[in-house]
Amino acid sequence: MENEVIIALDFPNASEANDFLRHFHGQSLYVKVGMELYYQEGAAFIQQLKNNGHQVFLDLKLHDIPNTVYRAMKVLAGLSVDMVNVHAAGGTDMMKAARSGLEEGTLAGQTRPALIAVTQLTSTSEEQMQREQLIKRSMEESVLHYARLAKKSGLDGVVCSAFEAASIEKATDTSFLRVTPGIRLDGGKSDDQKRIVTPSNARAMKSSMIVIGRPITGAADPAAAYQKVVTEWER
Ligand SMILES: O=c1ccn([C@@H]2O[C@H](COP(=O)(O)O)[C@@H](O)[C@H]2O)c(=O)[nH]1
Repeated sequence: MENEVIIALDFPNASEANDFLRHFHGQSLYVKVGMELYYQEGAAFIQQLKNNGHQVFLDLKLHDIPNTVYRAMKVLAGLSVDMVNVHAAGGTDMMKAARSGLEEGTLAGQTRPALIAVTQLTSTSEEQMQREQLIKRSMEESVLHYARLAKKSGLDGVVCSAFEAASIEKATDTSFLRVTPGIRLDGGKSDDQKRIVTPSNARAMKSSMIVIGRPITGAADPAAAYQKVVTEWER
């Protein structure tokens, strides 16, 4: 993977996303397309991003019965994106089905997209997890449990907060991805995120890739904000 800082393109349509991308003219980025933009623009926008040399994490967080996820992943594999994901809460049968679908749907001569599983959302606090999901364990135990299930199911990594990244690396291996959203520059607004970390702390805490949206997309100078994040991450 060339780029470890992933920019979340949380825009309502391609026009706004393209206005943002003009700040990075000529650069190959690693971008994340989520539900909002994908549901609005579909595969054509993914194709445009790939044609312009960007790496794409298609963040649709699939969570359904194994057969449905298998069939959906077969379709997503045909988009030749670099990474896709599911919710680990869907279970091991669902995660294995996701992987089979991706393998079968990957076009000849193309690399299978990396497949990762969301453990606990970075917008979830430990208190909320215990109260609403009735999980009477610590956040770290819950995330680690999901990471182990993902590894056992043949996935390439997980989405977690930086707080859990080191224990996941220890319980799996360095190549098992710890992709961490909830990234904020020092003193930045947390918005709806509950488990936030700066880029340099995420690196120290063993994240393998970071995902960051609003601190860059909402900045007066997005290219300068991105560069600040990359510099902190690489330090
Ligand atoms: O646990 C998760 C899983 C996914 N996300 C996504 O990452 C970005 C974060 O955006 P910010 O603006 O930097 O908060 C967003 O697209 C989420 O859907 C996450 O935050 N947490």
